[in-house]
Amino acid sequence: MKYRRSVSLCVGKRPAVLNFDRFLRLQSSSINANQYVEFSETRPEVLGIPAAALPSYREPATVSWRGRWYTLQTKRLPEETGGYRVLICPKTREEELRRKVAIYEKILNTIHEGVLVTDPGGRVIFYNQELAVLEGIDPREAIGKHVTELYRQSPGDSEHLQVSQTSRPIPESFQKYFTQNGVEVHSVASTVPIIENGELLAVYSVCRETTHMKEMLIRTMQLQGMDSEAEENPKTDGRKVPKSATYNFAHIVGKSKPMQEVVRAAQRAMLTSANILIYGETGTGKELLVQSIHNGSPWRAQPFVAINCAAIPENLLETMLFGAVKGAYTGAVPTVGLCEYAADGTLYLDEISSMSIGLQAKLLRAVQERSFRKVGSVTESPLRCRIISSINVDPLTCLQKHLLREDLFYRLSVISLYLPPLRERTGDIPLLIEYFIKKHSPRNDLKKMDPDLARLLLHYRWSGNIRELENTVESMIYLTGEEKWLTYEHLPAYLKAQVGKTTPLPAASEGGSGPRLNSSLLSAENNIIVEALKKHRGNINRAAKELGILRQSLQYRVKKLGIEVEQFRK
Ligand SMILES: Nc1ncnc2c1ncn2[C@@H]1O[C@H](COP(=O)(O)OP(=O)(O)OP(=O)(O)O)[C@@H](O)[C@H]1O
Repeated sequence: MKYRRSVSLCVGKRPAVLNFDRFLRLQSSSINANQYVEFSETRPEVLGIPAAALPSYREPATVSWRGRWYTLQTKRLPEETGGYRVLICPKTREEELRRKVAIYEKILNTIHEGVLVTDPGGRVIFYNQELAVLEGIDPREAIGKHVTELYRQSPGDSEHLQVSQTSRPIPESFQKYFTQNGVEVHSVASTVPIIENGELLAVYSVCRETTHMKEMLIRTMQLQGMDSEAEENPKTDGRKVPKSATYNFAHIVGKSKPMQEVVRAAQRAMLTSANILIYGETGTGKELLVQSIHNGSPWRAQPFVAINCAAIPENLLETMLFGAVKGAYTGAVPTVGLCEYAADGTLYLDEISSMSIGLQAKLLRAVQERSFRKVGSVTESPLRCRIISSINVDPLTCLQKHLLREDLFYRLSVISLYLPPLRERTGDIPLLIEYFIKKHSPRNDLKKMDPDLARLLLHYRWSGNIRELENTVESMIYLTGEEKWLTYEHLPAYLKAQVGKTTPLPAASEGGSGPRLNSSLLSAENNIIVEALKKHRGNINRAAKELGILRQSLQYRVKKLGIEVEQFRK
């Protein structure tokens, strides 16, 4: 069939493609046989281009249209006829398939999952770049090999061969295996058959590497005082008892009413096996309380396992919590989860609201059913531990912002405890300071805190709560060196500014309510400092020198007494 019509060719970077595309859009269906379109050089107004430019488009071009590929070639017609002919040649099926395969291969080679395709007999027909990086094998070397040869495994261990035989997919299974080059690989893979008209064409698997996740898991568990692989750590009952809780109620300092109340409630809760939810801002002593509950409970000899849900990536957290079963590849090992380690003891889930909603659903199921499923397993394991969880965002906000599933919240908070922030129990601050000074002072050199400073610290808003207070005391002790007294000078720099800003100065705030000796001393101090400042016209350095104290110390006292230095500079 021959088309004789003028089509406009445009001069541009890809003229042939643009032209052909425009032409093809006029067609109602794909073009199945070679055909051509001619146009006349004598009608440049139709062409819309300088005809003299046309010969340069004789190079064949390949274009696609409606899922098919065509070659386009421009040919000059004899002089007397004038004009040009564009030949349109559909590519053969084979050529088309080759192109399609090249495209799919390109895509599969750029994704971040390893892809392996085998024929029904188990020979590798595709092996992508990601897998090559993961396993250290050149794809050219892998293609054509049998999976058992590639992975040094027996036929019974190969998921690809299993799927070939059963035609049933194996979803998400954990694997640890060795490549022919001896590279150890940990991954999660799904293996799927490709069936057309009842005939098995191929089997493919898509895998994600978990080697580093596995290392993290092992390291984290080692930090907890246990190893992740029961096989490698035989104990009579197949589980190693992890590091135990070290604190008990005797370690909790605090005589304030709210603190006494929470301790009393916790001591009642410790005798039950009910799940407990603790709410408290960061550093308020949640873990200390949880450990005390565990150590006071009838299950104190059993494991105590704690995990911070915010610190662990989601897919790793699931494995850490529930464990994983042996994969079907050679050498695959089971991973024991924290739920199993904590059996008969306490599992502490810190910052539970950071857990993904998906994983919360699995945890809810475990708590409700009192059983859980290891990753990749189809069987249930019993959940035999008490769960104590904590949040540092208030429960209402957690629920409103959907950080915590409501149904899980109710399951976990059979008993709920609230640890008030330090600003709501300032009465505990002097006790805590004393406690931390004792805890961190060098042996035979018990430090003391300047009472004025202690009073200033009472009014500071401790956003890091007790942890911040403890760190402050510890760092001050370090800075005192040989000195006995912890003073304003030893405060961390960020606190010096803050304490001055947020604290009502004792001289102003306490007025005459303090002991008389104290107020007389303050007024004497005030007079001496004012005199020195007057003499040196508000120059802090010189005044401090005259008084025989450090500049920072004078600044602190000036601030404490509310002295306006500027007035002396005029
Ligand atoms: N009442 C207390 N008496 C003595 N020390 C305390 C008290 N509360 C907390 N601490 C100490 O303060 C530090 C922080 O406590 P802890 O880790 O229990 O807080 P947390 O609320 O669990 O913190 P986070 O929210 O960051 O997990 C610890 O060193 C702990 O020993």
